[in-house]
Amino acid sequence: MRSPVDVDEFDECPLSLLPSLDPRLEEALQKMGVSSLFPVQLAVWQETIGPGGFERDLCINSPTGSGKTLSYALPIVQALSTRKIRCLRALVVLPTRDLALQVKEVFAAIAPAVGLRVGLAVGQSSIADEISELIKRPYLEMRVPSDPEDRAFEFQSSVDILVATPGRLMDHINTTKGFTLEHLCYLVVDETDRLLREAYQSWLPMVLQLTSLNAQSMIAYAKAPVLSPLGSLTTIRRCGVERGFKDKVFPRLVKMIVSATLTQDPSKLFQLDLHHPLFLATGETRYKLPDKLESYKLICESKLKPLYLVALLEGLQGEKCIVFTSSVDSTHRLSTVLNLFGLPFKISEYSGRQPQSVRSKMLKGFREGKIQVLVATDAMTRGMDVEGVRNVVNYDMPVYIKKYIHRAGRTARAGQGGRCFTLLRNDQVKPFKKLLQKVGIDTCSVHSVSADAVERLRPIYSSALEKLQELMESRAPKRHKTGLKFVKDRKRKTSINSAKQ
Ligand SMILES: Nc1ncnc2c1ncn2[C@@H]1O[C@H](COP(=O)(O)OP(=O)(O)OP(=O)(O)O)[C@@H](O)[C@H]1O
Repeated sequence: MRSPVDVDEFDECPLSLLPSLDPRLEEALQKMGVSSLFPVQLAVWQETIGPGGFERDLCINSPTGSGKTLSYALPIVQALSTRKIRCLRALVVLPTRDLALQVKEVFAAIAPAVGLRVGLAVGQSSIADEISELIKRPYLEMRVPSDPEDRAFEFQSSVDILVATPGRLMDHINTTKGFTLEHLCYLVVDETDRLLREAYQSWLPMVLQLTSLNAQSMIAYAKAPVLSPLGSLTTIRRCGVERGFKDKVFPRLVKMIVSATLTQDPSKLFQLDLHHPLFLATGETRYKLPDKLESYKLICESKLKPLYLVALLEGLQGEKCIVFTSSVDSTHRLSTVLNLFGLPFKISEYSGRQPQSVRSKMLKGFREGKIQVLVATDAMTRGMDVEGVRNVVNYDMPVYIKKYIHRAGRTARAGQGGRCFTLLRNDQVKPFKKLLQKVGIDTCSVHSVSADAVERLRPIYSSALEKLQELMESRAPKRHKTGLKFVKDRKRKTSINSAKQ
């Protein structure tokens, strides 16, 4: 950990020059539009494929949009490409459903080329549907009674690689018959710092326990030749005695932990029980912004923020843009108000309070370019990859640099350019300067909108606020109109006042 591999020292590498790449994977990558590997992908490839590959656990810390997903997906798929029997060998855990869906797409674009199947456990469909996708019962399918001598074959995994959120993963561990992590070889914890912060029913200790040496696996080892004609279906983890492996289970569960803001705090990393971890980082500073990201500040009075935002959006002329706010409520209010301005592009909201189906619809519309401006909570912050996002706006200044990095990182991805605008009050200018210094930025340009544009918008804003008031009244539940009128009026006033802010 003290001497990290500097990803900056790697260049892009054309696929044709990549050592040991399976030609089937090369073809699949070409179909995805990938003709060369990005630096972080090459750095990880060198540590994982070839002699000594996967000997150490990897901690991958490189900027947003630098291609970390493929950096772990490609070596895992290549390493599993020679497997003979299907069982669950790789598990990728992500904090949110949309992120898991996105990562599954990356695996699904390359894994089938070498005969591997990828599953998803995120609670998008019913648990029964998910189980039928993940587990098969060969005896049931062949309509023959199961052989009691052959219990190992009663249930079989339908997938080699599983992409999961912690909640659904725990559901399967606790309740799904035949779901086992016994054969797991690779564990990826993406957005590690976020996942470690939230324990989610102790999923991590559970996964580590289920993949470590235990008495049961020793018994299974002793009995293996009798249990099944294909003894290889039982993965036996033994205790290593070689130097560096003492007291470690072998074959070892290889771990890859990944984030643009990976923690280096040993007390946090300790939970992962990493084996000789190797840190791959970019540059000298702890965190880094994408090279082609431009940061701007927009200084305005608090009560004029919506006007400045509208003037800014008008100036961006419908370029794809995400506007981040600090809460679900302000996301809803802001997108409602923006829509009342009658701007010539489509504005929608995205927040954790919306049902998954609505969120997915918004995301799809935004990806397809049917929605140009997405007002979002931090549910959209981490990892989300939407092509063509040229601008990010921080409607509320992020307090922590990690948040700034992940929000700004929705643009300037994959070597493209992008801009991040932050609306600030005068008293926020200094704290914002200090914030950016943490990522090595000393000066941040001011972006100004014309005073005329703001003046022109004032009357429209007043009528938008009136319409907002009417809207809220019409949406208020009827019983409020009679009994709780006083409380309702007070609440409404507070709410409209917050919209003004
Ligand atoms: N080798 C490559 N060639 C071309 N495009 C690539 C390559 N690798 C990744 N990409 C594209 O780059 C974009 C960013 O990749 P990815 O989502 O993996 O970034 P990330 O580093 O995980 O970002 P974040 O930290 O925000 O999660 C994606 O659209 C992906 O398709």
